[in-house]
Amino acid sequence: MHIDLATIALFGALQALLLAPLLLAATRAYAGVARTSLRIWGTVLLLQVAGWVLMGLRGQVSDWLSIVLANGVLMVSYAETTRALRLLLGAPQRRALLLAIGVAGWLGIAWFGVAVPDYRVRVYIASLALGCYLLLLAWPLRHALRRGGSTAQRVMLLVLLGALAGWLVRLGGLVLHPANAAGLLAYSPANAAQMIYSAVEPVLASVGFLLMYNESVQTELHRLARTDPLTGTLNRLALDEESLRLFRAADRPNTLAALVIDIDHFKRINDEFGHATGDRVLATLAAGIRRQFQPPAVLGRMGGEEFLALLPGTGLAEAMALAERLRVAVAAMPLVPDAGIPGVTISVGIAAYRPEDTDVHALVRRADRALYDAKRAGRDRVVATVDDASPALPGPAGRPPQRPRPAE
Ligand SMILES: Nc1nc2c(ncn2[C@@H]2O[C@H](COP(=O)(O)OP(=O)(O)OP(=O)(O)O)[C@@H](O)[C@H]2O)c(=O)[nH]1
Repeated sequence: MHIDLATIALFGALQALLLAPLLLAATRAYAGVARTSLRIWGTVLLLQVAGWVLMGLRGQVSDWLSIVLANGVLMVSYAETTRALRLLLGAPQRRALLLAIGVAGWLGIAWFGVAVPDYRVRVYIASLALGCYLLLLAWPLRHALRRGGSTAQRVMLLVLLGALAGWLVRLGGLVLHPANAAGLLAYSPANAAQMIYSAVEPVLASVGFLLMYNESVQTELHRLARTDPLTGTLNRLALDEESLRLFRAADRPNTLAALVIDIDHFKRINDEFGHATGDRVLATLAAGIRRQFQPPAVLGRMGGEEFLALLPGTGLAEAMALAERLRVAVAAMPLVPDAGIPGVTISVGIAAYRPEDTDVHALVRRADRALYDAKRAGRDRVVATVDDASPALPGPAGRPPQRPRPAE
């Protein structure tokens, strides 16, 4: 059977041409990183159409068009493919590096295309550039797969491995049979294998890409549905879910501590500086508090200017030390200097898990009562609900230590 490679190349180009407008039209639906990557992918398909058509016209148009321009366009498409996928994988884009690889590859191909024509060297240079792009994709993909990965990422990995195998076959064919170096469109089993894969690759890679794209949109929607937009902490819904999860895992003392954190006299800030400035103070403060609670700790907004932090694997003493550090850090935090905010303080109520706690609400209620005590005792302090046997709690500088509230 004789396979006409130029016809296959044009078939691949036609598929990409049909897919590109569909993907570009779909970019209107979403915002953010997913939209950017989808736009890049649609554009990449169009670039590949242009590149492959120009290559397919080899011998009918000048080498400047069918080699220099075609490879330039394809290099840009490979760099942009890498960028789009890195975006979806949450990796830095590395545009300068991607560009540098593309330019270096293209200059080499152009030189061995028109100045010192040598098809084999051109294939080696293109392979090197593609290898670099594949590495730049494999790296973040490997990280994602190590963290568990997803079906979409595995599909994309298979597509990339297919592309790599195609290139290796072609490269191997050239090394083993240098006499076949008559060009990509000249028939040889290796060229045919690579060309067939290249023709179906736009569809395969786009399916893989769309699966990853869909996953990234779902992840983003899930994140948004669980995040309080003003403070960036968990919202009430997510906080309830996480509290239940952590409470189920707590089975003995020192396995869970709850901190209810409340800004002191926040109403005054709103009254004096306006609600919008109050929002800025709340957001800045929340960012500072978030820094103190890294996973597996959980931080969420209970409502208004009140936050709940749950610390798994933490006992009362450790939780109090952490809360005290937080209190001191907040008091020293520059908030919204341009609005002349004098700085704020927080009060923190703490409770630690007890086996007799029937649910997480019992634990949080005790922390909330401790917060009430902290407010009554003058604010700007950390108070815990503990057994009478527990040590006295530290108070803020210049104030006497707080007596713990007895357990109910
Ligand atoms: N700017 C802003 N203010 C909020 C938000 N949510 C709640 N507040 C305000 O937070 C204030 C809470 O007031 P209070 O419950 O009296 O508490 P406080 O003034 O902080 O006093 P203490 O807690 O007793 O120290 C009210 O003025 C609410 O309007 C918000 O999202 N943005």
